[in-house]
Amino acid sequence: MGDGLRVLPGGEPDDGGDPAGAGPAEVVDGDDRPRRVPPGTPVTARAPGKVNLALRVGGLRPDRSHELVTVFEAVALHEDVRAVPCARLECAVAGEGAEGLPTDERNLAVRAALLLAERAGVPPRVRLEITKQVPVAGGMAGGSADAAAALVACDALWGTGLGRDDLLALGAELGADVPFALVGGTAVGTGRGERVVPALARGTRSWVLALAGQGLSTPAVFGELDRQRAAAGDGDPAVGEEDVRDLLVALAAGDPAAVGAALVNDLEAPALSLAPALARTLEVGREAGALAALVSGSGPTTAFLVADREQGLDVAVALTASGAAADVRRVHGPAPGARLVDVAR
Ligand SMILES: C[C@@](CO)(OP(=O)(O)O)[C@H](O)COP(=O)(O)OP(=O)(O)OC[C@H]1O[C@@H](n2ccc(N)nc2=O)[C@H](O)[C@@H]1O
Ligand SMILES: Nc1ncnc2c1ncn2[C@@H]1O[C@H](COP(=O)(O)OP(=O)(O)O)[C@@H](O)[C@H]1O
Repeated sequence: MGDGLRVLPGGEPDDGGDPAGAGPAEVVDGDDRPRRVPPGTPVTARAPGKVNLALRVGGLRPDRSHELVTVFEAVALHEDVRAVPCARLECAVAGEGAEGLPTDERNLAVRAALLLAERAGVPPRVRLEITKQVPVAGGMAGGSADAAAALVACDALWGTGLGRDDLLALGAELGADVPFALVGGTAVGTGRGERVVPALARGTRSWVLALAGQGLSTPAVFGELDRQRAAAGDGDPAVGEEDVRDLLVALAAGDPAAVGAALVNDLEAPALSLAPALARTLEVGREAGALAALVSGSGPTTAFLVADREQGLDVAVALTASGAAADVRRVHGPAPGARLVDVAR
């Protein structure tokens, strides 16, 4: 966690919310004492990026997305969205990959604010200031984290009185990964990935993330999986929670080696097909001693599970020195879902 920052408990599941227009958000000040922030006060919400510890992809659904079962882990690489009163809707983006990002309705945080305003029946008056740490189009759901943080921040700013379940439903409309960015932790996702249930996971895990120079398109990676399956003559597999059972057992036991052995990603082969250099990145990290390695979601970020700080340093140095990664981050998981934070200014 960064300097001068306090975590505020706005993100507890199912807080119910107050009646519309009467809902000060509860936050904690620098002495960890609860404090109520009335609507109209500038607020900052923070949401995590994620790694899929398991991602099993089934067939196409009528809505053209894929049925899947996944185990998400939120990691401490986060997005901050500050919501400031404004006469209209404005958006500014800074940080990792900010240059290429739209600040109009194509931005997921803007879409989240517009959707929340429409459903809550309030005018969409806010300036959203996004600070990114999660790589854009990296398979770590940074855009989804921005959407989740915008929902939480605007909900507090406008005092909409919507409850946690309402925000989760809005999140599912915005994208398959948005509900998980609200929930955080370690959780099982089913359906399109939008139905999220927390998993029993003991301990914390250390990750080295290898960032790629360029992003990968999520629809293109799913499309390549379909192409590969069709070429192999494979039908679409049925997927269910039994496909991630070994991983859930390992997480419940808090056994890093068993967790490493159970990591799996059906999007890894199509991601490697579209970005072949990632095969070497995985190899370099494995050779440097990582317990396990996989492509994060649709890629191209690769994630290396490491036993401790020393192993993490070895893997990070090997990835950087070999040129197999454009950049590296060392993070831990699980991290909390979208919540208000008090940034000292
Ligand atoms: C693959 C995953 C793994 O967690 O995330 P990323 O690795 O990209 O972050 C997710 O399934 C992505 O979630 P998200 O990026 O929110 O997806 P959406 O915005 O809802 O959909 C973007 C596109 O991804 C494809 N898609 C997404 C979810 C799903 N269950 N099946 C799909 O086929 C569709 O082509 C869809 O048009
Ligand atoms: N706030 C945002 N942050 C990142 N990407 C965004 C955002 N809003 C819209 N997008 C678009 O969504 C696409 C992928 O989003 P992102 O969540 O970064 O990657 P991924 O889906 O691989 O996890 C990007 O190509 C980008 O143009």
